[in-house]
Amino acid sequence: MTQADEEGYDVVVIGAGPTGENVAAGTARAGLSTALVESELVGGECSYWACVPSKAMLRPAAALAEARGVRGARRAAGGDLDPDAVLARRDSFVSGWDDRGQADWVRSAGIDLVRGHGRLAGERRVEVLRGGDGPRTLTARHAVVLCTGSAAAVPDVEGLRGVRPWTAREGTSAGTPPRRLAVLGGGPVACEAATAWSSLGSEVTMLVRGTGLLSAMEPFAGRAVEEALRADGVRVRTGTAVRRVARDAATGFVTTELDDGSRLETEEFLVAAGRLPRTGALGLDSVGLDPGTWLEVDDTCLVTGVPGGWLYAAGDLNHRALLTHMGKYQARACAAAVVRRAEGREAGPEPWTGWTATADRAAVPQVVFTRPEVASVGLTERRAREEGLPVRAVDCAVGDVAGAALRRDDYRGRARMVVDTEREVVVGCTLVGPDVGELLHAATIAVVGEVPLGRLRHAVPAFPTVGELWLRLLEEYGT
Ligand SMILES: Cc1cc2nc3c(=O)[nH]c(=O)nc-3n(C[C@H](O)[C@H](O)[C@H](O)COP(=O)(O)OP(=O)(O)OC[C@H]3O[C@@H](n4cnc5c(N)ncnc54)[C@H](O)[C@@H]3O)c2cc1C
Ligand SMILES: NC(=O)c1ccc[n+]([C@@H]2O[C@H](COP(=O)([O-])OP(=O)(O)OC[C@H]3O[C@@H](n4cnc5c(N)ncnc54)[C@H](O)[C@@H]3O)[C@@H](O)[C@H]2O)c1
Repeated sequence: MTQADEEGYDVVVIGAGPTGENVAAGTARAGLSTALVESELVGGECSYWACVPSKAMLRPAAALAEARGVRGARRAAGGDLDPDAVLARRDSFVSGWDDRGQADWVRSAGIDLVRGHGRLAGERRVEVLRGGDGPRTLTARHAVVLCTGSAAAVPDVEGLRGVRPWTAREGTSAGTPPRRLAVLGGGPVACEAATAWSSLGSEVTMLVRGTGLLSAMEPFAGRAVEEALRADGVRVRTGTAVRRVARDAATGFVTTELDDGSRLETEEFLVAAGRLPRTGALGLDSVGLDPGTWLEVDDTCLVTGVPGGWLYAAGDLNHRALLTHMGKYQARACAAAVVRRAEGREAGPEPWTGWTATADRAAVPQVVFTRPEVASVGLTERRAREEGLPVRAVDCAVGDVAGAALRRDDYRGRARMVVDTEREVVVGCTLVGPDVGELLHAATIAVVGEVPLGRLRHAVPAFPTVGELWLRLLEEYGT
């Protein structure tokens, strides 16, 4: 291929998940010519095999539980979930795994969509492999932005790969609930999958190597989710390791042998043991980086260790916060940095600017859509202490708040606010209870805004809403 065959753009983005789409939209909106390279479906993991289908699968059981928790409505909500209808509704949210709608949106945003596998081919050059068609080479005047996301990690357990385990992909796209399902892991993917599939009739056994679920969060969150899963009939086996796994050729069943010698037989085995970066076949070696590693970036998402200031990485693959909303936040910062630098303006690392993803380090909000939901932002009490902050944690029972009791007769929940006692600001908050995800943004604003507690007491929650939990927390702290 000669130089003349190369197509020049201002910006080339590889990976059209939520992060890549938002980077490309930001640079195109600013008038920079932008190519967006995608090898599978435009919209990425989030739209087709992660956030969207999993939440679509979880919502019907949550709606039913809500109605059943209210006397007067309970009898009307006495029927069973309809698994076929639940899965059909999920399928409509993923458009039957057809990305034409999102691809049309990309084009309408003035972005050139290039289908194929993108990989770096030296400085500012991206080669796109396109199956039967010949490769295309794209060059970038200002920036190449890598947004290729992550894929499920499959641990090195004897026999595991051979049983063709489900990963989150199958766990969010399977068409029929397996009668019995083993789930390896105790993080958000495992907890949400166990909640969803058990609500659809699967007999679920969770295999957790740690002492509890959701171990990155406040301990009471994992305990509440575990208790609820058990009450729903899920078997939660903590402190366990899988010795080997095998699928019987005749029955098709998977036998799992645990370290205590016990065995488990299931139709399917879901691996939810974390993620790996999709950087293995990305040509990183052509620019002096190690293939298959997470990419280290600064707060503008510029990859460290690559001279010339042209290579960026945003979203899951920089391992800062593996969440869609944080990938999109990084995308906005990254696009702004690229645009400023293209215009010859400074885009320094100072915090809280439009081109720095400062919240990655200070205030990452997350909602785990189990029943009860778990919502958190900022630091847990333990993390805050590990970071040497002088903190005090105060708790309240959310069910005691009038708005919660009115909302559901069976409302049970707990909230924790972690306060930096020197600055008297909230550095972390965790909420557990039905629908608490909708309450999280107030906490995020308190943490990001570093609102002094003395001022926070003037933020009056409306009566009778669940948001009155803030009054209880502030009273408990003694402001
Ligand atoms: C089951 C599950 C549920 C989740 N639920 C939530 C949730 O409720 N909320 C939340 O915030 N987060 C959730 N997450 C996390 C969320 O899915 C990710 O953080 C998010 O998808 C990351 O976005 P991304 O754009 O960085 O990567 P991705 O969404 O993974 O997109 C990357 C894109 O790059 C493409 N690509 C990869 N390599 C190449 C290449 N060489 N050339 C061209 N294209 C390439 C891929 O095909 C893909 O389309 C969940 C994750 C899982 C597994
Ligand atoms: N609602 C949400 O926000 C949501 C939902 C799902 C996923 N996600 C994000 O997606 C990412 C992936 O989630 P995840 O739950 O897969 O990862 P995770 O890293 O949060 O949890 C992985 C779990 O697997 C276990 N594990 C790891 N290796 C193991 C091994 N060899 N043997 C046994 N157990 C092992 C860990 O102990 C842990 O319990 C996370 O960053 C998560 O935040 C978010």
